[in-house]
Amino acid sequence: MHIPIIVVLASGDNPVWILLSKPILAVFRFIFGEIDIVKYGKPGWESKDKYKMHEKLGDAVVHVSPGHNWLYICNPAAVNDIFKRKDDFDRPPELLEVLGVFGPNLSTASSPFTSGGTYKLTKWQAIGADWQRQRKITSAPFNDKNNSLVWTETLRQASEVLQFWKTAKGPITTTDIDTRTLSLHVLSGAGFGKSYSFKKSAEKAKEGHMFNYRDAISLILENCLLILVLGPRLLGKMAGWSIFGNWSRIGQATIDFKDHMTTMLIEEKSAIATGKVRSPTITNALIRASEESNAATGGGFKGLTEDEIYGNIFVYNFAGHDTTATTFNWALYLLAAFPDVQEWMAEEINAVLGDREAEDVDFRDVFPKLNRCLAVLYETLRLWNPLLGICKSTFLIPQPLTVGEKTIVVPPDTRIIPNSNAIHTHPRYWGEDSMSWKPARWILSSATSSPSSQLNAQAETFKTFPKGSYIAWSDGVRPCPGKKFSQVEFVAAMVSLFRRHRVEIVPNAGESVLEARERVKKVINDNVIVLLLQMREPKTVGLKWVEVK
Ligand code: HEM
Repeated sequence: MHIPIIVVLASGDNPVWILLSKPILAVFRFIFGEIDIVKYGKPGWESKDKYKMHEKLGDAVVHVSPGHNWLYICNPAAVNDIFKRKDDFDRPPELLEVLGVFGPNLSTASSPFTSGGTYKLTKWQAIGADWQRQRKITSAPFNDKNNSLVWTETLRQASEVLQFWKTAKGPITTTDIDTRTLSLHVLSGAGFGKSYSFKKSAEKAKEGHMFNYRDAISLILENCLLILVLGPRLLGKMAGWSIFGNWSRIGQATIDFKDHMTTMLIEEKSAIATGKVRSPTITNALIRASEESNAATGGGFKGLTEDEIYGNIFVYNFAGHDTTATTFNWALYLLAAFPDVQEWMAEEINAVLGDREAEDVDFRDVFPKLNRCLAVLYETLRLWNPLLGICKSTFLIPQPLTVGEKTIVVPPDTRIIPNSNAIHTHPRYWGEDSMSWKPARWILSSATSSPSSQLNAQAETFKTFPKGSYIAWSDGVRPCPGKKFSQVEFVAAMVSLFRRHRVEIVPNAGESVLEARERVKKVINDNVIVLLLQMREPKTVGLKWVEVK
């Protein structure tokens, strides 16, 4: 390829390496210091390194390992090209194959394994139709009807969380847990028609179940790694056997979750048969779209099988929960550390809502005007993205790729990483302050305002950057289907939380307010990979919510 090479000890997707890398790298570090093998071998190095590797070596750098070679790209035009050429570059199916635990789904759709072929022998392009069918049906639920539900459900949930925080005795150190509950409840309510109250954390399960829907999916998502490794079938067999301890509970959760999904399916099918219109949740719309596709084809199967419906319900929960929850967590800590940004955002919320309550407005009317709230989300994800990177592959065929002035030929079976951590922070695309968290960079204003004048939210628009330079939700042919869902959820939460309240850091004993802010910035920058990237020690920060008079 004639590009810079860095040699690493193992392929980043090797599970044995993921387990053993820490002690092995500690030995190498002890003997050789922070050499490349150590620096770039550590899982999650991308989030620390940001654009440094590319600044030193160029826009295309390859990590060579005894397993796969990983080609890192930090060039918007090249990244855009990769996203557009789905037939040439797509996600390696084996990477997310484990997500098929509850049934085939969008993320495993085009896997040659699931269609009975052998990856090495199968021509990739021939199998894309499976993904296209699932994408068409599973994206149907993501429309304004559902977004409206996301808006109202988030307002309700956020106001309950706020009430809980306001009445907390002492500093709040549970923001990470509470934002997880918030995100889970919005997903359960707007996504799957199961509405819960933040206040009443314990709600009984229906007869015959140990867990209600929320508690079952919550336990499953918390123990995802175990379920992905052992599979729900094996864990299900442990249910009811107390000798298996917590594994027995997790097994029961997988059984109950499947039961809840079956009930949803039966209820929606019966509603369709009797002509009833039900709430526009993801599940209902998914089942409807599937039934309609089948009916429309008059023979050829174009819908989803029952297993695919279960598989997709699981994968949408999996993909939509932690991503949003961890983003909320970073954003709230950042806002606490930057009170001026809270004021700036609240100014917009008040200007857009005026005398109206958020619950009384049509989300389609206000959401497009809440650019500053959206900017807080974009800017948070620019610097702290729960997903380390997006992985594509060339599969069997070498592919030409133009990176800057140069066209390289990427060999078969190469992992290709549009390096979001680097592209999102390179000063070439974001300016000299690229490493600073400044939501205002996303706003274009045509107003000639003076400090005393009222904010004219109409005069502000959302700035777009060149294609390929901002890829938090991926892009091109295979972007995140939950992009708008997460945006509406985030903006609604900001409206509910910051309309009349502000968040503050509770300083430690003897600490000044400014010192406390600096401490929190360090906590925000100290991250670790669990399932996704998240703060290592969020509980060391105490927050408090105060009403604005
Ligand atoms: C801040 C929130 C979110 C971020 C940053 C995010 C980001 C992403 C990214 C980067 C991908 C592409 C991954 C890849 O190609 O390897 C993706 C895929 C996906 N996302 Fe999201 N996402 C978010 C929220 C959501 C939500 C709320 C949902 C569902 C309600 C969702 C559902 C999905 C699904 C199903 C996929 C897989 C698509 C496929 O395989 O074709 N995401 N997301």
